[in-house]
Amino acid sequence: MVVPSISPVCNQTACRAVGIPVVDLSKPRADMSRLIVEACEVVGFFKVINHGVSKILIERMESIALEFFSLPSQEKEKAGPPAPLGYGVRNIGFNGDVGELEYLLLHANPSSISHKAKVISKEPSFFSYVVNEYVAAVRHLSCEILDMLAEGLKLRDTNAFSTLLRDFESDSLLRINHYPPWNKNNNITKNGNKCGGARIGFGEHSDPQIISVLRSNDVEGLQVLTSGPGGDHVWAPVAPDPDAFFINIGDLLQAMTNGRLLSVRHRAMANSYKERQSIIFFGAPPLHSLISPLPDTVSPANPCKYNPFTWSEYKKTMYQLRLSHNRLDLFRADEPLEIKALD
Ligand SMILES: C=C1C[C@]23C[C@@]1(O)CC[C@H]2[C@@]12CC[C@H](O)[C@@](C)(C(=O)O1)[C@H]2[C@@H]3C(=O)O
Ligand SMILES: O=C(O)CCC(=O)C(=O)O
Ligand SMILES: [Fe+2]
Repeated sequence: MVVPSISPVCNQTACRAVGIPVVDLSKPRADMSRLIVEACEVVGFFKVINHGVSKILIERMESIALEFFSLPSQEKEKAGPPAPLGYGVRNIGFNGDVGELEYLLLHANPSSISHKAKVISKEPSFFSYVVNEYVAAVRHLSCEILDMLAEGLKLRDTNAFSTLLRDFESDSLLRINHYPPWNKNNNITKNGNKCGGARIGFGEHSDPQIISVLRSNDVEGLQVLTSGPGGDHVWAPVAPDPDAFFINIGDLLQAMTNGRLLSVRHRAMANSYKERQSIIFFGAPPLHSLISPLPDTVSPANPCKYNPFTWSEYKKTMYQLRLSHNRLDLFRADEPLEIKALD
């Protein structure tokens, strides 16, 4: 079931089409568990098809997001500045990162969504109904995947990860990114090659949470960092598929599995002539949750790689850092946390 998806080849040395694992959620559970573990160990990223999330719901979510971005700036700004939640243009985080995009960052909790809907939408009931339904569907999908992952890893508690996302106090987020089309007056090539340029939409980073579930329109842009045959790192463009979800492992899951699963570095380019829209659910634990490698993942041969930390402590650290920072390294058991890394 892991089949290579061939993406258009990038015209850059460090950018090469590679096979992205595909997991078909209509297949037998044991097979899926095995494939999910393999994908998360090797790439930290995979695509799911036959996911069961309603097409109508996805289309509604897509269109209310597009509608939001088509509003005049002063209307969008009613969502508040991204501090960290709200509406942002170009600026990402608090430490000088910029990208060619605008975005809306929401807490995934239903009451927070309903509250935001009242200030940013002319039809707040419909807005909160759709967004809450969408969040419920992708949270459920995330939990299913996390349970299969725990089964594949042979953990004693197969709900160890999903419990954190199902918790009433889960700190999960929903992010909607809108990348404007490449300005035709600034053509990079005449042959229509859309990968020739390097307009960064959302710079290189790993996602800090447990799991991320991304869905985009049919416009390319997402790239994941993979290891090439010689151990070199190459950016692999991910062919867009509006009917699928793309899953990536976050830093917390890398820590909880003692480094066995990979929190993949990724980025989004904004080189297309068409506008790109992506919607990402970031599944996170409650703020007070203590994160540390699960006992099942630690052994004398594989000693504990990370010091325990709460999600709240991790967030505090990450907000002091640039987007591209490898923040999980600060919590490695073999290296004391050094504030110089915050430079
Ligand atoms: C520069 C930053 C933006 C970010 C917080 C951070 O300080 C470092 C992590 C960034 C990131 C990446 C994944 C998600 O898009 C995000 C919402 C998250 O949780 O971590 C963003 C943060 C953000 O945009 O606020
Ligand atoms: O918009 C995309 O395709 C990726 C964005 C992303 O990685 C993020 O928002 O964390
Ligand atoms: Fe990301």
